[in-house]
Amino acid sequence: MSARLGIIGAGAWGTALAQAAARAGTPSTLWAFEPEVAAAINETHENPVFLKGIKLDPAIRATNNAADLSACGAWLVVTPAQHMRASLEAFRAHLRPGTPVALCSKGIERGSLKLMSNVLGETLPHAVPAVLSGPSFAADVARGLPTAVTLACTDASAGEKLIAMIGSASFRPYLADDLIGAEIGGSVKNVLAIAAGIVEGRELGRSAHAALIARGFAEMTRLAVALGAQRETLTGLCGLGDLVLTCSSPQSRNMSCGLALGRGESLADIMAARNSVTEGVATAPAVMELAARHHVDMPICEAVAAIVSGKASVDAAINALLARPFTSESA
Ligand SMILES: NC(=O)C1=CN([C@@H]2O[C@H](COP(=O)(O)OP(=O)(O)OC[C@H]3O[C@@H](n4cnc5c(N)ncnc54)[C@H](O)[C@@H]3O)[C@@H](O)[C@H]2O)C=CC1
Ligand SMILES: O=C(CO)COP(=O)(O)O
Repeated sequence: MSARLGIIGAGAWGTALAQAAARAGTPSTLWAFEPEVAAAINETHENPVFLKGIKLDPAIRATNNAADLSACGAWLVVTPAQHMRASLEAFRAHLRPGTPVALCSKGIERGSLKLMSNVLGETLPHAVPAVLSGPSFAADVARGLPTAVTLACTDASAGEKLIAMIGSASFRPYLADDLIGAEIGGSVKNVLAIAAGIVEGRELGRSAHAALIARGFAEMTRLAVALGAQRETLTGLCGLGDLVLTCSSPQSRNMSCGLALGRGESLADIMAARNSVTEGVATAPAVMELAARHHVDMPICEAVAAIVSGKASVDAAINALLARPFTSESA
């Protein structure tokens, strides 16, 4: 296996993961969607569009040519969830069968309601699938601040290879085997982070914030278990860990989107002002369709889906949540 890592997607997270790999002694080929981003990384060793102000290791080689990843021993895929299918299709001809491919994006495909591992199975069926997820802001990882994540792979030796390529003292992947749990944790926490931002923006208080995390965690776990995940996965880094991080810091794009919604800004204005992805906006309606299909009650996610789809105002959604009948905590 080549010791070079291929990374698809040079946004903030793909770039930070390239930096984590360099810290682990692994050179990488980082594919950027925008040719000018690839050129800037090679010329200045910085990603001025998506990860400004962080000096990158010269072992990171950027490209805009998908064929350059054919020689890599493993791939990380880090494109936004709604572009995952088209991106993977563009790389189909360049994958060597048996290559470990770790999905690092957090979201559910709209329309099909597929998880990223389903999309990978349909587009690159000869890959060995893995999921990397957990509490990890790109800027923290790129700077080398201590971070721990879940690396889920049912092929333990492929999982260990991936961990050896990216793990270091400061970036610590923990091996797991539950891809569905890791994916639902990462996808649903983005939706809940929008709700947490709304709570903050509307100044509903720390008690409401804590209640939201606990009841949101119950929703996340119910959906994951209904889809076949192990309950314990959700108590780990990729579930509760990421939920706590993302609901607690405006450094999260999802939480900051909720904050602005809570303060009265329109979603259109919030989205127009950013070039980075806010996965929870597209994932919220997909989560609700998936929950309905599996008869899972997810009232907080439903409120977020109604707000981002323009079906309810922030105040109407909050009032509807607070008017729900009292129920058992374990329901
Ligand atoms: N930024 C972070 O701290 C973390 C992000 N993630 C996940 O990583 C994924 C990527 O997020 P970021 O790197 O933050 O992105 P970003 O917000 O920094 O950049 C946007 C990305 O979208 C790409 N893009 C835009 N249009 C595209 C198209 N038509 N086809 C393919 N790619 C296109 C851009 O090239 C760029 O890579 C998301 O699913 C996110 O949830 C996961 C953990 C941490
Ligand atoms: O997934 C993340 C941290 O684990 C990043 O969250 P945001 O996409 O909300 O910024």
